[in-house]
Amino acid sequence: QVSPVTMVDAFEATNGKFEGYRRSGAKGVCATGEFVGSAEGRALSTASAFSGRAVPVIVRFSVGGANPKAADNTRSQRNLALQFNLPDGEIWQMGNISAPIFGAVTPEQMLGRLQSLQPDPATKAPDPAKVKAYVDANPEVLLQGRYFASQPVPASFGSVNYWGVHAFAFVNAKGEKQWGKWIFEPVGGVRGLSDEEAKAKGPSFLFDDLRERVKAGGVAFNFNLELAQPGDKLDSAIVPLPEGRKKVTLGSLKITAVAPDAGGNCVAINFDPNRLPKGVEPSADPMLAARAAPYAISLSRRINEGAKQ
Ligand code: HEM
Repeated sequence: QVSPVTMVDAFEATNGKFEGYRRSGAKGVCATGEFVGSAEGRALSTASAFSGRAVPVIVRFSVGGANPKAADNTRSQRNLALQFNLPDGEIWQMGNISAPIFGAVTPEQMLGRLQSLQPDPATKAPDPAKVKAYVDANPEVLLQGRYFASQPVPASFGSVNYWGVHAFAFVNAKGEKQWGKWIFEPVGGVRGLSDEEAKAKGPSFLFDDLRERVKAGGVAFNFNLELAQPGDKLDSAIVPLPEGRKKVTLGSLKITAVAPDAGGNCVAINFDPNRLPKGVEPSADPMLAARAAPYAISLSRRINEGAKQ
């Protein structure tokens, strides 16, 4: 069991502490959207998100990491965090990433990796021997980085896939349970930049780009669910479902407006993926439950510091 305070302290010690910002996904922008569920969604789950009526969604796009000035023309993580404001005050939150897998299997492994990367006070850089020893003993922590290195720089926030990473169960009116892993896939298709194009964009192009695309009405995602079959691994954030699993579209999310600055409705939200609606249930993935407390701690620290976004 990792103490959530120890975890957030390790984020700060290793990734840097930027007062007022999220300890992860710091460089972000708030937006609004509208979700309309499909008949397939209704068949799988009683969640009111799939009723077919438009549901307002608070959206936050961000770049991975703790640095609010991180370059966004690099091969790194993009995030799509959502809060569905459902009827009767019910809320569904999630934080999806631009990789099918996470960088650790358990919170203990994540903490160990962060500690191995902590800068040595003397050199201000991680100790290469420590980093190597940890990776040798925990080779899974390299998988996500390899995935990002294999992908081009996303051409926009609206042209990359975002995975939920954990498995969730969808429960219908008959009480039938379908396990699956979800992906938000851009309706306009996935598009990456060549290395030259990425360089020419400069280190901060994604937010203005998003505003232009949303104004032109061009940013939308299909909320797709890959359906698990009996025997599929459902408790690991680093093992995707086997290739070729049937995929159904639960509905579509259209981005309708982008906030003029980084603040707005998103400031007080921590997009905790354990906050689920009736009709959707969590898996036993240890990384899922381990997100709740650190997100709350990060939220309270940044609010106390005078959060602007
Ligand atoms: C124990 C494991 C994890 C810890 C300790 C952790 C920690 C954090 C923290 C502290 C925040 C900022 C919360 C805030 O201030 O509002 C955050 C944001 C985020 N995390 Fe994690 N995280 C973990 C696992 C994951 C996993 C497995 C994913 C993959 C889906 C993920 C995706 C995200 C996303 C997308 C955001 C940004 C949300 C936003 O825009 O606010 N995290 N994480």
